[in-house]
Amino acid sequence: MTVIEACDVSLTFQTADGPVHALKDVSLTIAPGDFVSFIGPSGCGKTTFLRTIAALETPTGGTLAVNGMTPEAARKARAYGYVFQAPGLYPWRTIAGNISLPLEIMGFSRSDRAQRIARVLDLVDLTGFGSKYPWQLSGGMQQRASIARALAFDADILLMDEPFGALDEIVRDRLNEALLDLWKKTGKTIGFVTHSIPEAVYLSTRIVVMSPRPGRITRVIDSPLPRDRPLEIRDTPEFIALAQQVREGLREGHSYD
Ligand SMILES: Nc1ncnc2c1ncn2[C@@H]1O[C@H](COP(=O)(O)OP(=O)(O)OP(=O)(O)O)[C@@H](O)[C@H]1O
Repeated sequence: MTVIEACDVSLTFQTADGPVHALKDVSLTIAPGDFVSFIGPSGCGKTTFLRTIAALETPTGGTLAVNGMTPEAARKARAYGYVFQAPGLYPWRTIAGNISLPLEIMGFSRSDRAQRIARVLDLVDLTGFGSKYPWQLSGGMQQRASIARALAFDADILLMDEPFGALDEIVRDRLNEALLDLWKKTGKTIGFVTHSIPEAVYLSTRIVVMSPRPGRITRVIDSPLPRDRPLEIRDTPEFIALAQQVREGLREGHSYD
């Protein structure tokens, strides 16, 4: 059983300066409950790949299935929630109002919305903050609210495009722990874009290393770490060895040369 199956996915953008090969022959299978991180330098196609899974871009070659459907059909079936780099909350709506908006658009009843909002606020530890406005919350809390919004449909898949990139390291640590906790509680399949080696190693069951020009996968590393991961696991030899493998993978692709 696979949740996401990419087979030789390519995407070439035609630009005024000529074609840009954002993805070239990307093949990957993601199983239910996997936490898969995509890591690589700017321009290696991480965001583009996540966007093709979410049917926000259309591949120019290869095949891609999400829950056994085309990405478009999966989007219509509300197969996933998507978290963007910036929280993107509407300042004139409360936190509960922001989470409610997509549910309102989809025609969920008022009582169903209220139940869902309470459940997802609890999942991201923001119970009691529903009536606040985004500007009344810290950056980390706003990003948690945007995760809550993505969870409101209760889709089995969560796609996250570098959600914690703009946050300081202490807040990021806390959100990493909170995300692992949420993942363990819900059993969701998570696709996560990051630039950070420790973040990728700490969170993932599989780490996909990508390289640019053309954007492609250079290594897929299966993590031997247990699913229960206190932050201190980052000081263990197993963690450090895994980080080293990722770094080598990045170097192989000449990524940071
Ligand atoms: N709509 C577009 N039109 C033209 N080129 C694009 C478009 N979207 C992305 N690209 C190009 O495709 C390549 C891959 O971009 P992408 O944003 O997926 O990389 P990334 O690995 O996510 O980078 P970053 O880490 O900076 O977010 C880049 O060269 C980018 O300039």
